[in-house]
Amino acid sequence: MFIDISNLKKSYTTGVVITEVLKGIEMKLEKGEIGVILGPSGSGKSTLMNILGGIDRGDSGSVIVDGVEVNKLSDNKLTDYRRGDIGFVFQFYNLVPNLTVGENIEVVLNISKSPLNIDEVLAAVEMQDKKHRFPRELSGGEQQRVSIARAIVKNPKLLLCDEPTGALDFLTSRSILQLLEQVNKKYGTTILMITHNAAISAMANRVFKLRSGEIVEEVVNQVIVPAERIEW
Ligand SMILES: Nc1ncnc2c1ncn2[C@@H]1O[C@H](COP(=O)(O)OP(=O)(O)OP(=O)(O)O)[C@@H](O)[C@H]1O
Repeated sequence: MFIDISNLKKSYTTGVVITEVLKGIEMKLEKGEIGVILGPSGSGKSTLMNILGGIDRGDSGSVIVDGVEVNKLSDNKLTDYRRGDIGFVFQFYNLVPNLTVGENIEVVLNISKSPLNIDEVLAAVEMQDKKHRFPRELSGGEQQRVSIARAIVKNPKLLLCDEPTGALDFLTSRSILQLLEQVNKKYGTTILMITHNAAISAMANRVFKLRSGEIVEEVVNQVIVPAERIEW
């Protein structure tokens, strides 16, 4: 099992108030699969993803990714894991404004274990003609393509996407979902995606429904709908 999370708990303490955000999460995903986490605002989706990506740590339980117990790594090893093994895509792209498309992708290469070729990745996201443009000269959908290129040039084991289409219109969203599907097929990258949009779950192998820090339902899709046929 590529991702194997067992009894993961996490609380935040603010002053004297303790909020239990994850209450014993169980989650499994095979290598090369697409997983979708669905859940209302505040249900713990980003917290779960941050722990999986090595941005945050769980309080107890185990988080195993590709045989590595992430929760038990030293700080240095956790940083290596986050930089080397994980690609992140966020709702608001997070590109560096004064770097070109090519440079935004290049900055990641130094910290990668086995990077892919920039031009190959730019072609994969259909942005090869815009390599010398700045982020402000691109549409939202194009900026998201660049942020996906930046995430995959690292050749990550796991691509974590937090509301990747949250800021985009329907058609642009669908083209971004198609791109994620192509990345999954072409590079065999395991993808875990957070969304509010239940329609997107049709393209996933497994869907995890999160409510108040618990997985209340897991659906294994027998039929996977290609992103180009998803509508909302
Ligand atoms: N650093 C923190 N300190 C204190 N509380 C936090 C912290 N991070 C998250 N929380 C709380 O944990 C809960 C879950 O937050 P989280 O961001 O994981 O939810 P989410 O499902 O991703 O929500 P959204 O869809 O709105 O992004 C929320 O109640 C939030 O206020």
